[in-house]
Amino acid sequence: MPALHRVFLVGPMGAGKTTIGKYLADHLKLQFADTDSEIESRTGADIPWIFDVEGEEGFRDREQQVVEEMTQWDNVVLATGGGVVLRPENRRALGGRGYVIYLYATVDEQVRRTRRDRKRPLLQTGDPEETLRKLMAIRDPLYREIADHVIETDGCSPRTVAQRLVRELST
Ligand SMILES: Nc1ncnc2c1ncn2[C@@H]1O[C@H](COP(=O)(O)OP(=O)(O)OP(=O)(O)O)[C@@H](O)[C@H]1O
Ligand SMILES: O=C(O)C1=C[C@@H](O)[C@@H](O)[C@H](O)C1
Ligand SMILES: [Mg+2]
Repeated sequence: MPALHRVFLVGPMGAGKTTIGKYLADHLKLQFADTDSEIESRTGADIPWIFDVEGEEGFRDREQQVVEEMTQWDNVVLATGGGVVLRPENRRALGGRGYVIYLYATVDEQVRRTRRDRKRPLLQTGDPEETLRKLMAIRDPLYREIADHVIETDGCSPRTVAQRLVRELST
């Protein structure tokens, strides 16, 4: 098993980075942290507000700042935002400083898992399925570029994915 004291979870919206990350941190006896929550607590506002007021680029600037810092934290499972791989600076920080796990989900499954939620600004206009498909076309190769391990999550509960991950990482 690789020395897992810094685990970074990447993948699209609805992959389960936040949900699975908490279970995985418990299993590995590490702290759990999340770039999206850190951005919200530092800004004192939620993500839809940041997108409204500062635009996506404003959000990406904030994201880059927290990624630069949080990828240097130790003993942590770090869940990231779905768009974290867009900036090369973030890909370098994630790929170079820890063990990167790509949580993969099909677009159909991403649609099902994000349907009821209003907290993802990119899915609040237009057709969410089409948006998620376009985002995956651009981002899937970027997730894979930095991933040390890829796990498929369709058809498995978050708890089961975390258990499978622990098993797969220890073989
Ligand atoms: N393996 C799974 N099976 C079923 N539902 C899941 C699974 N993983 C996550 N979910 C559900 O999908 C929703 C989105 O999960 P979560 O917020 O963890 O995704 P995320 O990858 O952190 O997305 P974001 O990039 O938007 O932060 C939640 O309601 C969660 O309970
Ligand atoms: O996929 C994305 O670009 C995003 C995913 C979320 O985690 C948040 O970081 C935000 O809603 C943007
Ligand atoms: Mg999340």
